[in-house]
Amino acid sequence: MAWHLLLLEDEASVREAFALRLRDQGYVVQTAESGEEALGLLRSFEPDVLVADLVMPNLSGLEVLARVKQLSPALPVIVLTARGTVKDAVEAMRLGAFDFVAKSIDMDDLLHTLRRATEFLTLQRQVQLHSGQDVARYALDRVIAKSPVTRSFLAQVQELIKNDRVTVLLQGETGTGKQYMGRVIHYNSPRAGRPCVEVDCPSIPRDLFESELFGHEKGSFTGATGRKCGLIEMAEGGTVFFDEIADLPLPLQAKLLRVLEERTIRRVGSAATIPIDVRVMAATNRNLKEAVAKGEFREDLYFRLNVVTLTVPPLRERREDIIPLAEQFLNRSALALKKPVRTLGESAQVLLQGYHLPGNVRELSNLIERAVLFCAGTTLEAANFPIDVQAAGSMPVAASLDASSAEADGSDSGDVHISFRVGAQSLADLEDRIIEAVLAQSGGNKTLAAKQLGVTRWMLDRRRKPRV
Ligand SMILES: Nc1ncnc2c1ncn2[C@@H]1O[C@H](COP(=O)(O)OP(=O)(O)OP(=O)(O)O)[C@@H](O)[C@H]1O
Repeated sequence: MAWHLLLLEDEASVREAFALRLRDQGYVVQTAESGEEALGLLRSFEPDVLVADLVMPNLSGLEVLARVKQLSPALPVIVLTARGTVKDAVEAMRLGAFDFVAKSIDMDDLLHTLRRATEFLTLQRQVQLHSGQDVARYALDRVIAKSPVTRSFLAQVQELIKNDRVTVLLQGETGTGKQYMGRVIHYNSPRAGRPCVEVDCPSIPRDLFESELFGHEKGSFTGATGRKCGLIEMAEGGTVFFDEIADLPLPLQAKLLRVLEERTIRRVGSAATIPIDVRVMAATNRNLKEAVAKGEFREDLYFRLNVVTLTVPPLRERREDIIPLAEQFLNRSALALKKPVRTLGESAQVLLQGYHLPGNVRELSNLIERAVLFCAGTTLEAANFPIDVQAAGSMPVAASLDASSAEADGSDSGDVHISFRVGAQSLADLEDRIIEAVLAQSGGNKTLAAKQLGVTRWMLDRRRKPRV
């Protein structure tokens, strides 16, 4: 794809020489000799990048930049100058220029900056494309909210969707869906068409954190071979979501606080501040108040983040959501794994309702995926779930057992009652369920279960491996 440039330069000889070289490099170039002409052309020729000379009669490059940022805020503008001062450069960056480049005959700096601008646009378009799909995926009416607890949680979410500048702190146990809810807020808000950049605080190397977040100037540290745009800048107009914010190193906490207070960023190695318009969300499963008390988290940042705190409730407090969520995960997994599983059987429903799900929604999703993988029929039953889950659940699995008879005669044997749905289940399903039920009866003791089933331990293990 050829990138379209609008080159604004008042000196005819420079304009023609630059246009020629840029066309040689594969750019589609439209030229303008004055700011007025460039602003007029922007309406018909929609460039990907505007390259504007700084010093011109009538409208200066900075004045054009200021107007362009009102008309097309997303258009990257590169300001060119032969004799610009630091003051001009700072002003250009403050007005939202993509970069400020010295004019030179070889045009190396300009070509390098154009490459960065087009890389940035490619990335931005990928993010937007991605967000186009996510708007449907995270639509508010697709969020499962059968329980009153989730419904009142969603009422708070709706307020935050409307107020898209408010900083949000999402708290909750692991796997409750903090990140998921963050995306729901972003993709239903007026910011939905702009990027949602997620920063996984524990996984970014400490020494790179600052430049990842704020970007850097060429040569600002060893290895900074070019100028780099930071994650916060990439989210312009959208949302930055800090996952596991408690892991943000203390010196960066101070810098993030400044971003929240001043709504500007400064790239590493640069004196210029760049205005930013992003909503900040942060998530944690730690108690930030305790982290503040231990001196591990800045109190001022905690107060800044804590404008609105949402606590995503654990699944055990919204049990009505378990089955609809499980059904959603079943359909998703069956599709992804190309399995014919269609229904969540009665026994599986009872098991999931009785299981405490310490890992919350993530655990439920993983359990369903595993069970779908191991299910040979079209209905997911309790016996398809791991034995420890069956043991931890309330245990009225499809195969209920008559423990009283075993107790009465003092033997280690008992009856196992299995229901068999003709046409919906296979002999293999039946065998699986007998094995799982006997294992459950033996408290997970495989040697005892193998003895009761009349097979060797090795055969039992082999039989329990997935037949996929
Ligand atoms: N209401 C929901 N509907 C559908 N899927 C959900 C829902 N809530 C969470 N999930 C899914 O559950 C998984 C865990 O959610 P998420 O990663 O948001 O949890 P988290 O609270 O951020 O976890 P952690 O603290 O461990 O990072 C994800 O796959 C997510 O898509």
